[in-house]
Amino acid sequence: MPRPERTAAILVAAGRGLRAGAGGPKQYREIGGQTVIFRAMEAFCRHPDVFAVQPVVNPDDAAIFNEAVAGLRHQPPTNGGVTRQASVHAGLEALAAEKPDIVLIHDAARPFVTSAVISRAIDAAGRTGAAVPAIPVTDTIKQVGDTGNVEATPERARLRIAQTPQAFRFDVILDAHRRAARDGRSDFTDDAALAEWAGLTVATFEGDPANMKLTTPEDFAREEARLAAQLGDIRTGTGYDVHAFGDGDHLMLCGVRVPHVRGFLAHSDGDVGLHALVDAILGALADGDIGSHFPPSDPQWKGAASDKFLKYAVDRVAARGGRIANLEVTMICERPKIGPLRDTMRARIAEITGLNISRVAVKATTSERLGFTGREEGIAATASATIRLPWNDKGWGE
Ligand SMILES: Nc1ccn([C@@H]2O[C@H](COP(=O)(O)OP(=O)(O)OP(=O)(O)O)[C@@H](O)[C@H]2O)c(=O)n1
Ligand SMILES: C[C@](O)(CO)[C@H](O)COP(=O)(O)O
Repeated sequence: MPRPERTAAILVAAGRGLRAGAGGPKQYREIGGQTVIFRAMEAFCRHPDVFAVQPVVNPDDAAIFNEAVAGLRHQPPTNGGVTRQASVHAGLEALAAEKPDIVLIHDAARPFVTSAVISRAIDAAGRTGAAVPAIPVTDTIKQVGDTGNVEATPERARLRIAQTPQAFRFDVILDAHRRAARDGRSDFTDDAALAEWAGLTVATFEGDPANMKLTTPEDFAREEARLAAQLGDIRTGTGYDVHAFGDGDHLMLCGVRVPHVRGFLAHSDGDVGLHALVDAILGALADGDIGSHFPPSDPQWKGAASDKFLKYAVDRVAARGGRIANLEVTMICERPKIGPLRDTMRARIAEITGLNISRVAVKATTSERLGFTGREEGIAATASATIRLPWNDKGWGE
């Protein structure tokens, strides 16, 4: 049942990530093969009850922001300020014209937020007007003075760690932020503290220990290792394809149009390199082969561009919660010479699959003028793919 109230989300991403060390603003670094901000934003963009996602960015980051979140639907990014509080305020002002009832304010540096936490945030804001996700403290917390000596030991049972998304009625938190700015207050480390200052009662709801903020280099190292361990089931597949030459003036090879004295005889564009890669990926998934997914008897694949097939195979890996570790293809032909085209082909495969080019290899060999490739009657290609799947992968419900 859709919720009657309109919920928007603000993703604050204008920080510099100084505590995370060298390597640029932390929200644009990769964790588990995806940028931190993409992971954080995707959860809100895909949530059925969130109608608008408002990113807040540093003006210096416009280009890397667009690249990092390509494919996600969001409001035009607005510029942040020098503090997190100022950035949130900018996001609220940018959203005002959309008139949301509820707003969720989330750190782009918390990439592991789940749909369940977002749903709890929306429920809590609907019920209470102001609420934060909280998790219990497991260590004893000390309050210390300037000397480092303990001043007090707060009662642990009453302490909580506050996370984001923090959830509010939109007009109330916008008003509180405006008042804080007017009063020259810029030191609130979260929106709940600002709301408390403004006289609001802030409730808590169940947070999620996994929804941690990436702050230090150690956070990145630990979470990278955790994600890698989750994807520890490593599979390999191989593929092979052949196409004969026919009339024509070019070949499609590894997604690149290569001028040639012959063309391919094929139902699709005949791209043996991409076809071998598709079979290698499907093989690693134990998921049939290219012919079972794209039957040559089906007229819709006549003349089809083979990048579609490769993208499809990549999506099958993602749908199983997996990642491709590397792809390798070997072209077997006398001509055209592949060496000069190698890096263009690698770049094209990387573009189609979304992989870093360092994970894509293109090789070539002749068959010493032996056999059908040696007689230049056609081209063959072999490929291999290594993929990482979650340990609990069960195939397609097998
Ligand atoms: N002026 C600022 C400061 C912070 N943030 C955002 O607020 C979130 C939480 O802040 P924090 O973890 O402190 O990020 P940084 O300020 O980038 O980190 P650091 O303090 O280490 O520089 C991050 O998503 C960050 O991008 C922001 O939008 N604008
Ligand atoms: C908002 C926050 O993530 C809640 O825990 C936190 O206060 C942000 O603090 P930071 O110093 O800006 O990282």
